[in-house]
Amino acid sequence: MEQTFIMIKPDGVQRGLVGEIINRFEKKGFYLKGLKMVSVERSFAEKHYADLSAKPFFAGLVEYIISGPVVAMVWAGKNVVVTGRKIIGATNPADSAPGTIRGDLAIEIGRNVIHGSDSIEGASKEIALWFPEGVAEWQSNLHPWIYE
Ligand SMILES: Nc1ncnc2c1ncn2[C@@H]1O[C@H](COP(=O)(O)OP(=O)(O)OP(=O)(O)O)[C@@H](O)[C@H]1O
Repeated sequence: MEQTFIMIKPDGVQRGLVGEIINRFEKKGFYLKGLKMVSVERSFAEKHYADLSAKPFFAGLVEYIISGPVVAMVWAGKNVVVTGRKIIGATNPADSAPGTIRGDLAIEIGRNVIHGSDSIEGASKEIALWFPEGVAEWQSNLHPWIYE
């Protein structure tokens, strides 16, 4: 089953949004396969955001991600990468639709609460980076009530 990497950023943790965010993915029908709270080193944050290293906001982004603990998760389900991005909303909360996490819970692009992988390939790279120990293999007993 398709998997994605979701991270609640330090602002989401500090603001007490962890339960609210997990609830949205759980209620949708996705399965939680990995979960941990971590404070990442600068070099790790730079690796995670390596694709953005040439951007003018890169240094600020790295400072933001290492400013406190984050909640790293792996979620599984049909189309979870694309649907996860829809649940999260547009990168800039000013453009995120109401009903999305960023649309409902954030104001500024540099404090946008959550990260989600942007492709299946990106997800597998990020899952390998964040969960080298692997994730839990399980399937909910509710599976036949969620999938035809
Ligand atoms: N112009 C900007 N100014 C400040 N921070 C920015 C800007 N653009 C992006 N960011 C930060 O960098 C992160 C990664 O940017 P990217 O373009 O990959 O967006 P995204 O894929 O929606 O976000 P994420 O990778 O966090 O899910 C954004 O979530 C945001 O926190």
